[in-house]
Amino acid sequence: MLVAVARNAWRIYSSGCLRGCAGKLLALRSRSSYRIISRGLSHNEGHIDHVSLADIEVITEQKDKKRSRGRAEKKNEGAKQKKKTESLKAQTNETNPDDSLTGFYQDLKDMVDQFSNRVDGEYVIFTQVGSFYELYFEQAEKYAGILGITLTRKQLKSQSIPFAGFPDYKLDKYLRLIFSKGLKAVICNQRRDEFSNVITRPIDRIVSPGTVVDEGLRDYNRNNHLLAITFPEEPFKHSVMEGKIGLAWCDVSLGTFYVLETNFENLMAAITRINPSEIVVDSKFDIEYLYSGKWHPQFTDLKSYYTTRFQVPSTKRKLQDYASKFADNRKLVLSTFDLLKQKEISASNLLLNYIAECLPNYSTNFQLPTRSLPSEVMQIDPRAAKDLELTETIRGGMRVGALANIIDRTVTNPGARLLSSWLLMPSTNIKEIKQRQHFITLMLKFGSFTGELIQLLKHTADISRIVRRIDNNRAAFAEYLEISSTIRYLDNIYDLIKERPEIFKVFSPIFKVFIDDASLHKLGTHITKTIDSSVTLKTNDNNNNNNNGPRPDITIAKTNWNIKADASKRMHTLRSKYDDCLEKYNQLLEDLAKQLCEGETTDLSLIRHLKTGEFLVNVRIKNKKSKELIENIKYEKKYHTRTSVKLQVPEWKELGNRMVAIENNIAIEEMNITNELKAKIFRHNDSIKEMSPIIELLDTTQSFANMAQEKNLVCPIVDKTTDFDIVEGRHLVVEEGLQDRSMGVANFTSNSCKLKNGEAWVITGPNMGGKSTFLRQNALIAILAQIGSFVPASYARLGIIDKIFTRVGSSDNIFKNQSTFMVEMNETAIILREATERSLVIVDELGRGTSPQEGVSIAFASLYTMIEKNKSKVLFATHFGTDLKKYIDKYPEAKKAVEFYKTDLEELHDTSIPIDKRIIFHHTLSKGLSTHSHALLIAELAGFPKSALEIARKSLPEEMSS
Ligand SMILES: Nc1ncnc2c1ncn2[C@@H]1O[C@H](COP(=O)(O)OP(=O)(O)OP(=O)(O)O)[C@@H](O)[C@H]1O
Repeated sequence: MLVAVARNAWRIYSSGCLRGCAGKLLALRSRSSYRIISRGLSHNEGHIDHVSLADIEVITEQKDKKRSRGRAEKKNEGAKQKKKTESLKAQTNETNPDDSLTGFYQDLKDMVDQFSNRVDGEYVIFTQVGSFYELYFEQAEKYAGILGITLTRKQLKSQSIPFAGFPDYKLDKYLRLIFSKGLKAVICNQRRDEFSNVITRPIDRIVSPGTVVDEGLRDYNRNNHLLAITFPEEPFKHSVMEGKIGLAWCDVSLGTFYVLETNFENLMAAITRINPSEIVVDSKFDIEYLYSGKWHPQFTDLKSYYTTRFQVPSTKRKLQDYASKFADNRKLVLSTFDLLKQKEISASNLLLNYIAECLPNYSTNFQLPTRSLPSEVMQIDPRAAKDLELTETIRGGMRVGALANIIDRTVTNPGARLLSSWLLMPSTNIKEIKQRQHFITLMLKFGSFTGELIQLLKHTADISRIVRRIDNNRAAFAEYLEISSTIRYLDNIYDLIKERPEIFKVFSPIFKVFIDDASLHKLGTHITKTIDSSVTLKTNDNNNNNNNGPRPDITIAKTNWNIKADASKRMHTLRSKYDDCLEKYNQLLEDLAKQLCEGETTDLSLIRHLKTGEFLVNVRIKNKKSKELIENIKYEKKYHTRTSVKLQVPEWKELGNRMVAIENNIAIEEMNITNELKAKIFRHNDSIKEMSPIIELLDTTQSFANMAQEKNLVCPIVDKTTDFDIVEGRHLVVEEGLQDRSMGVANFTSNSCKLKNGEAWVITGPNMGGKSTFLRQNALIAILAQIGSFVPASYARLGIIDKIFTRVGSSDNIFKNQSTFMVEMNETAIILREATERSLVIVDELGRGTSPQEGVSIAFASLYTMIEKNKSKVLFATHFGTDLKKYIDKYPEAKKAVEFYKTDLEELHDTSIPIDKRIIFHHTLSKGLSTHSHALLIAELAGFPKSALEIARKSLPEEMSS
């Protein structure tokens, strides 16, 4: 019997609850004052899975050495005395630094020391002990507070050490916390060697946002790109940005792999497109200097990315050494490598070395490196992506409320991923855009087809993800079946498109490889013939390859198998034998039941005792009569518990042994068949991968079609001109927000915009008048048009835009070390340097951060340069319209190129009406210049104190107070 204190309650565990020997009981009992938590024996029958398992092991080791009872008792006496002294020591924290650690704790200490000396990041070591993850030594002291877990001390033989821990099922939660602080986690999972029974805790993986393989942390609706960047040697020597930069990025859970050689000018735009979760650079490169913005200010934006300064190991491998990660055909891989540019090779090498260090036990096979083409996409720098809230909101970084979220009607993970990556890289290829528009038009025309298509798409699986999971032995058997069902559903979709010639003509080319691939279809049939369709979705996740858990009870009379009986000859024979046994089993149960009058007097079951492995008949005693009836049965041994009797019956012993032997053989055969199936799947990897692009494209297109219908969008005309003509344009996100607020009554005011290159619209109007909304809506319409979507307007004709620039106040906060005005100037300088006649520039107030006169002159100079030198299309919102106009009027060429528009506000004169009803915003844009910002009214609306308002009113110049 074990007595332990669990929080404030006394709990009593019987020895049967524990997996081990008496030594463990002794250890726990001797620690009865220790806090011992059980997660409930009902869930975890068979063992106590608590932090104190480490203690148990220690004590068990000691126990093994000193087996004699007498000596153990003696030791206990001594230990009691020692413990007293040590607990005193621990209380006063007077640990002798010379106290040497042994075994488990010494290994832990070494690991903590090893990682605390690293310069490339901060590592938090999570060591799995039982079903807890624990932190020790200075790590526990440093991170317990950050993680919000209790810091305590563990009393060892010679000293007490700090430690903290949490249950392993909460790992995802703590990893998220770790990432949010810019830290990394080193996961050391415990492994028990099957033969020697020795437990070790090697590093299983080093987890950071880009190397996450934990399903719970992964959003499969988005790519999780890990990006390695290699820079030119000594780039900071000159002030000019020179030299080539290598980029290599991948998604470790999906096996995608891309490369690109670029330069400093295009680096930020490339990073926005890739949208990495983590950036890796060689620790030798001075990335801090680049981030500081001292060399060139635009790189300060990089600060917002999670960055790893990777200390490339001396054992660094060459790219060729990783060839097997890409395909079995080494020749093919090496010839692909030969096509890579020098910097692409170095970046790929850095990336693969980093992955090898972080995921030593994870099989990461990639598709052959693909180069993405920068000339074919619209450039959006990270700031513009943020300002326009493409994938997340400015405030809070939420996905809800961002454009990506509003337009997403996809029903599959691959579709959602494609949509969000398109959003960050709108195409500049007119042919490509028109083709996407054509797909949408067809889907809109054949609404019932689209409806059926959506239903079929919903049944398809995220194939790339499943293949990775199979590769890493994480997939459930049901996931194998998803491959074959996806093949079936794609066949159904193909049949569906065949029914309509117009659709067939357009969509059939994307099915070509899939339909012609007979071997892929054979594979699908083979999977269905192999895996039992009744398998559950139980996955191998979160066990972290841990084979230290309770050994599973041996199932008796098993009826559910993962592999079908006909999957192999041997399996067929084994299953027939097992079925015979099952028959005998049922017969035996029936005979015994007859003898015991089961039902009336007893409950009966055939079991295998978990601890001893004996085959027993378990008879639950209901009444006196059942006790008498038991004596009718011939048994070899009898065990009594309070409520039942367990009998060793020869027939059951023999049958049970036989059943277990067959079960074992079936398990081995299942494993062999599964391995063969895995090998077959990998042989067809290329064909399997062909399915994802079909799903992606169809799903993204149906999503666009759906949104076009729901939001009343039009197909924009996209051409080679530099025109920008939008009639009755809307801002989808603001519109949706207004609909939510007004319970379904849309009251967004649409506005038109017509610009050519070298022209600008200056927008003035009251605060809250809708200036920023108008500016952003036009940029968003351009982006939507170039990703191939329809747009929120009644008409749109757009010349292809190469770059979108934004200068909006809201991103000021990402620059930690620069003043507001410095930030404004940096951003404007980039625009003036890089904008072209195909660019769209959005400026929401410029020159506010300095004296009004100088501010306006800078605003004018910027605007003038943008239209006259850069020849871009400019939308410029300002509260200093009157002053700006004075400057513009001085320059005839500027006067010709700039139009003034305004929004308005009306104030009802009845002051008895509450302020929010008294102010009416007219968001319709009209030609002209607004001279009044109505700032005081807005302040009143915001709840400004009356007295302060009065002061403000009195201090206004006379001409403004009317
Ligand atoms: N076209 C519109 N139709 C309906 N409501 C609109 C429209 N434009 C803006 N709004 C509403 O007005 C709010 C304020 O708009 P916005 O931020 O664009 O104003 P602003 O003129 O830029 O203000 P400020 O000068 O204070 O920055 C929006 O959040 C939205 O609720």
